[in-house]
Amino acid sequence: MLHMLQTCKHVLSDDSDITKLITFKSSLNNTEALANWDPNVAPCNMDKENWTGIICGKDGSVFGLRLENMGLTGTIDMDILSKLSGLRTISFANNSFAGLIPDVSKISLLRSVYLSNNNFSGAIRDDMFSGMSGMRRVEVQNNKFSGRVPASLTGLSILVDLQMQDNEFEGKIPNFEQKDLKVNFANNRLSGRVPSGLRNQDPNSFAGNNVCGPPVTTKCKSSNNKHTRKTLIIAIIGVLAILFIILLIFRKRKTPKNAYKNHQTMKLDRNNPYKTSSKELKKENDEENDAKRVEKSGNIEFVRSDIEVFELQDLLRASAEVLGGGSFGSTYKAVLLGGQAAVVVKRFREMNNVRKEEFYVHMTRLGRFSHPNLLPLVAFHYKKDEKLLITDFAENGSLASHLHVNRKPNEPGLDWPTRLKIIKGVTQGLAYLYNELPHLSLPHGHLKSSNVLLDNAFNPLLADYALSPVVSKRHAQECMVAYKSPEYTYHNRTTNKTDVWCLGILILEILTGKFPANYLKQGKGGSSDLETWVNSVVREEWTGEVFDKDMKGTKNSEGEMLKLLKIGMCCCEWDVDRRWDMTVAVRRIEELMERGGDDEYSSCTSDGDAYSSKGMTDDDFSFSKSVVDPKP
Ligand SMILES: Nc1ncnc2c1ncn2[C@@H]1O[C@H](COP(=O)(O)OP(=O)(O)OP(=O)(O)O)[C@@H](O)[C@H]1O
Repeated sequence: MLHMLQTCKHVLSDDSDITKLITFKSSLNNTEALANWDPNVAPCNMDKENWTGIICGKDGSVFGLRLENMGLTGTIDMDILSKLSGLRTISFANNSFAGLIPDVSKISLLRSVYLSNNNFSGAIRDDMFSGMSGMRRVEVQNNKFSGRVPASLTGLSILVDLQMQDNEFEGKIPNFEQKDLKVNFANNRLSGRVPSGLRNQDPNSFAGNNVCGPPVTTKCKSSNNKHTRKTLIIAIIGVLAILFIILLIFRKRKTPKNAYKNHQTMKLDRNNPYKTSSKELKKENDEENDAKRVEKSGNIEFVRSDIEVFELQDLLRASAEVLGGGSFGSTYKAVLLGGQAAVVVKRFREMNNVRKEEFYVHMTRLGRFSHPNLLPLVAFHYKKDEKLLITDFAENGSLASHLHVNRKPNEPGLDWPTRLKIIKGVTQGLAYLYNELPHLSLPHGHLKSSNVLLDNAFNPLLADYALSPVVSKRHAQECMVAYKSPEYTYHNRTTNKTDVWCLGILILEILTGKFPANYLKQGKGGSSDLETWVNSVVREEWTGEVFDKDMKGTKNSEGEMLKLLKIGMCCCEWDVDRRWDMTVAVRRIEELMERGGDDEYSSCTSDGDAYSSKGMTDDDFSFSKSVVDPKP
């Protein structure tokens, strides 16, 4: 008893983290989710968390607060938090906090701040982030912040992530020169030229503002240019006036006939400068306009030049076959009357309010992609409430149909070499997307077997990729496969490893021939019945039972199949921190051989180099170790 009292006295001592946290909690409202903040239990047992929302450092100090999705209101007492000496990361995202931004400058060693999706308002002090040299991530999106973008953000030399979209920030964007920084300023009231340090950012990150200059396609009306043009016009008029005077002098010496001729010449001279100048201006305009690459035909915009253009009317007249009605809308195969190759038209109704210009930019960018494992975009059509994407037709339909639908009793299923070729091609296509779209957290976002199409030689072609910037958030959450991942289901986050999870499920589907049934359900998925089943079979050491009976292998191929199975399971790792990133997954799959190899394959983390997570640091909140594996 005495010992217990001593212990309690110790943990309740004034300078302990416990007292500070309990005091901090008392300034919050609706704290039901924090019911286990018990003053008699230490928040951290070394790096193990005992209290909800606490992230513990290796030394048992409180490293982070992650109080997200808890319906919290009240005051965020930064004075008391500043006394937690180990605190480096705070998240109050997805709550109902209101009023001014908490004064984060009180914790100068902070590395990340997440305040998104609350009701914070008012301006953020210009010097709020001054001297916070360890700051890497600032997320304040979807609040009601107003005033200028604080200039002190530009001085954070290792800042990599700045999310300020969906607020009421106004004025010019200050210049950011950090090398690896990704920003999002969309849907504010910002104006003026996008500063030069941000010209390589995604143009969508500036949508919904009144900004101009690269990377957005709106050209800035330069007052300088206007001035130069004015001067040029005055100069031309001056020259013409002089010419006119000279002509008058000549006229006196020449016959009336000649005079008439000269008058005609002068008329031409007079017209030409203006004609040339307006033509040049138009050309300049066109060149700077990204959409110029898009060849117009009716109101279908072609992104490829190797195809005979057609119009919307031609599509309406074409013989059409419904291929299916996916989650976005219907998909048709159309054979045009001119005898051209068949195309596929997919109707999208659930796009976000993406503006025409942004839609053009995104589609034009996708249209420039060229990889043997990507289904090429041919053209698109934009209407406010409906968009069409037109692609090539894939001769052999989808992988899903070969695995689950087209399987007649006497028809052989896809053999092992074909399945391996397909999965290798899929990962190559994904690697290309990751390379081309480094600013997207979901370069694919909707990877599943019906979006893996097969050409006449059974080479895979990825379809429905990179749609997340244009699809409505609500619809994406309901239907896109990335949003069935454990990290989204339990932590409302997708990361650039979420496509790896989808790849893992696809691998298990290819090897087992079983359909991941949770994809059929609307809403959140979280677990895959397929992944759970594979895990249980493997645990019981019935691994041989896992493989699709219709998958004919070559001699000695079972060892490689097993390796792929383990790769699939590693990709399905729930803990994002421990899950491979795309580069590692691609490399492991590339190493697989069609026939059996010798090397033994052990576990996801056996090979330090190949298996370590890229760029993970303790402060990387999105991959925080506080993400407890919720798997039963
Ligand atoms: N370019 C194409 N060539 C051949 N078949 C295609 C093509 N595009 C889609 N399909 C097939 O048409 C069917 C309907 O496709 P659709 O994309 O509408 O739905 P889905 O892939 O099942 O679902 P989602 O809309 O979620 O992607 C699917 O079986 C798909 O594999």
